Amino acid sequence: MTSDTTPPLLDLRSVDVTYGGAKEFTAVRNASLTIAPGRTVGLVGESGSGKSTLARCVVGLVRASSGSVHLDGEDVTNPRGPALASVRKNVQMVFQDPRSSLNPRLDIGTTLREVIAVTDDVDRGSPQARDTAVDLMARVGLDRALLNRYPHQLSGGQLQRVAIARAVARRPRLMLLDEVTASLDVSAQATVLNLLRSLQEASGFAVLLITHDLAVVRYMCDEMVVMRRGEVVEHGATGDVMSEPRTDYTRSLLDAIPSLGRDRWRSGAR
Ligand SMILES: Nc1ncnc2c1ncn2[C@@H]1O[C@H](COP(=O)(O)OP(=O)(O)OP(=O)(O)O)[C@@H](O)[C@H]1O
Repeated sequence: MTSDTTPPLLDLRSVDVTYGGAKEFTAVRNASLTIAPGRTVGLVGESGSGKSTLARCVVGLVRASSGSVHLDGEDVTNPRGPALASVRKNVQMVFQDPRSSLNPRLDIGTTLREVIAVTDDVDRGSPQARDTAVDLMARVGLDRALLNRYPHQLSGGQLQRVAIARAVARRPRLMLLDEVTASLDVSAQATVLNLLRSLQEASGFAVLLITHDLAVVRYMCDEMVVMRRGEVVEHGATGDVMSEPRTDYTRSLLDAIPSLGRDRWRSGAR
C-alpha cells in the first residue's frame, strides 16, 4: 500500500507520559512509533501497559512530558493553537463505550450535523448538512430513520457505528480506535470490523487499533506494536511478529489467542 520511502503520517519519538498526583507515575516511557499513511497498526499489551495513554497523547488529551509527536511532518507535541487545529482536523479517536462518548440529549442526526457543520463550514440545519448525514448513515450501514432517534434508543453496535460515522465525518487521516469492539457481541464485532475495513479502503485513513484481542489484530492489521509497562517492546509486520515474536512477553500474549480466532469474522456483514 505504501513504500518504505513514504514519510510517516504519525511519528512518535521517545515519548514519556507521566501522570501527576501524590505519586508520579510514568505510564509511557521512551516510546517511539511510526505509522505510514493508510496503514492499519494494532497496538496490544497487557492491561495497564500504556496503550490508551499513548493514543491519548497523540490527540492531546494527555501531555507528553518528554519526546515529540509529529503528524505529517508537523510538530504537534502537546498541541495548542495551529498544532491543535491540525490534530483535530487530521486525527479522530473512537472509544470503547459509545454511550459515554455520544451526547444523550442530542438525536443522532443532530450529533452528526454538528460535526458536519464544523468540517464542511455549513449551517447545521442546511440541506447540505442533512444530505451529508444521510450519506454517512448509508456509509456505516445504518437506516436513515435512526437519525431521529436518541442514543438510548440504539443498540451498542449501532451506537458504535454512529460514533465511527461521526469520526469519519471529519475526514481524518488517522483513526485511533480504543477497544471499539470490546463491548460488542461477536456479530456486532464483525459488522464494525468489516465496516472499518471498507471505510478505510474507500477513504484511505490510517488506523491505530488498540485491542486486547490478538485475533482482531490478525484479521485487521498490517503491522502490530506490543507495549509492556509503558515501553514499546516490539513493532513489525503482523505476520512476522506472530510467527516469530522477539520477546517472551509477546509469545505469552500470542499463546492466549483463542484457536477459533483466525476466521471468526470472515462471514460477518461487510
Ligand atoms: N488519569 C490517570 N492518572 C493516573 N494514572 C493513570 C491515569 N490513566 C491511566 N493511568 C495509569 O497509567 C497506566 C497505563 O494506563 P492505560 O490506560 O494507558 O493502559 P492500557 O494499556 O490502555 O490499559 P487497558 O488495556 O486496561 O485499557 C496504568 O497503570 C493506569 O493505572
